[in-house]
Amino acid sequence: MGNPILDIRDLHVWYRTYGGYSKVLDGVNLFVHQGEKVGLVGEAGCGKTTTMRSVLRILPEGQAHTPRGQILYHGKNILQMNRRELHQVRTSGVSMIFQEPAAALNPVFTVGTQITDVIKFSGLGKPEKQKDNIKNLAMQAIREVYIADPERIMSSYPNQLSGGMKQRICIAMAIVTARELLIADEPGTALDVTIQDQVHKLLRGLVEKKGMSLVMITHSLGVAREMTDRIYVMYAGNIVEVAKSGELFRNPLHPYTLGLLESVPKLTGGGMAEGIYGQIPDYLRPPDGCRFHPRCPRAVARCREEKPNLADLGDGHQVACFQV
Ligand SMILES: Nc1ncnc2c1ncn2[C@@H]1O[C@H](COP(=O)(O)OP(=O)(O)OP(=O)(O)O)[C@@H](O)[C@H]1O
Ligand code: NI
Repeated sequence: MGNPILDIRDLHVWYRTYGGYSKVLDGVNLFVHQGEKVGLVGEAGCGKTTTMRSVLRILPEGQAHTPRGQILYHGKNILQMNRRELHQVRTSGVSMIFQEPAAALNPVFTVGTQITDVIKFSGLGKPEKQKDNIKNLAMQAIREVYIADPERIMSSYPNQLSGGMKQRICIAMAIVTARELLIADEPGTALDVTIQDQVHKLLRGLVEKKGMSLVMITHSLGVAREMTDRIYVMYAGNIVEVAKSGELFRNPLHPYTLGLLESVPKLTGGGMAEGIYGQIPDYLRPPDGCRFHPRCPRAVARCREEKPNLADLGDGHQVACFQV
């Protein structure tokens, strides 16, 4: 299958806080192959955004600390890249769509200005090439996200657009220059379910059409199954299970994955089935051993003392649990 384009190895990220270091990521391993669609799933606060922001090195400067780990992009460690190399990754390698489209768009500039800026910044529309060329690229990107009348949209300000429209513009901005890998951080969670579903379908279609790779961050296993080929389940800064999407649903093994599946809203019966009790640990003083043990129905003495590593069960299915 060749080497992965992105290979995150043993990534540790801590945040400096008043109470000391908040040890959020605790040895994350995650890779993405060319053209592969990968899901990163887990409940709020488990470290999904922290992991993927690390890839673009856009964690808050001065607050985030990376004591250990590597993020290999085509074999080169992003954490050690110089400005020029990083610029290259950000403008032609990897792009990210954020959870909140309103925050990603600047209210004082028109949509057209913002999209053409992305093109200019990437170096794709060189100044010596005419303005028309850049404008055409921008219009084409807007058409690709199925917005009719791109001329009008180009001259609109973000606050003149609906939430769904803004999210589409964010997608257009993320794909307007050719990229290899798109990171989508719960796009559409701020939108109502029907619109969210449309945004997801649009995103998947574009990624497939362009042969891009995708990392889809979501708290929903259901969304991950619809959107991705392979799913990483994350708990409290650790990957606890990885499998092909179908396999994960046929044969979920980690107690946390089982809990997540139980808390998927059931269509019949209404409401949520009982999920997992308790909450994500305090990252200032995370539990010893397996970070999930305080909430785990199967925990035994060993789980409180020793940290389980991901063990391979064949065909890429991996689980970090002594009880499996
Ligand atoms: N700048 C920061 N300083 C201190 N702690 C932070 C900072 N940013 C994030 N955290 C903490 O790191 C942990 C992981 O946050 P992160 O946003 O990566 O989780 P997430 O899985 O993306 O959650 P969500 O589903 O809510 O988006 C949380 O406990 C969060 O409070
Ligand atoms: Ni997040």
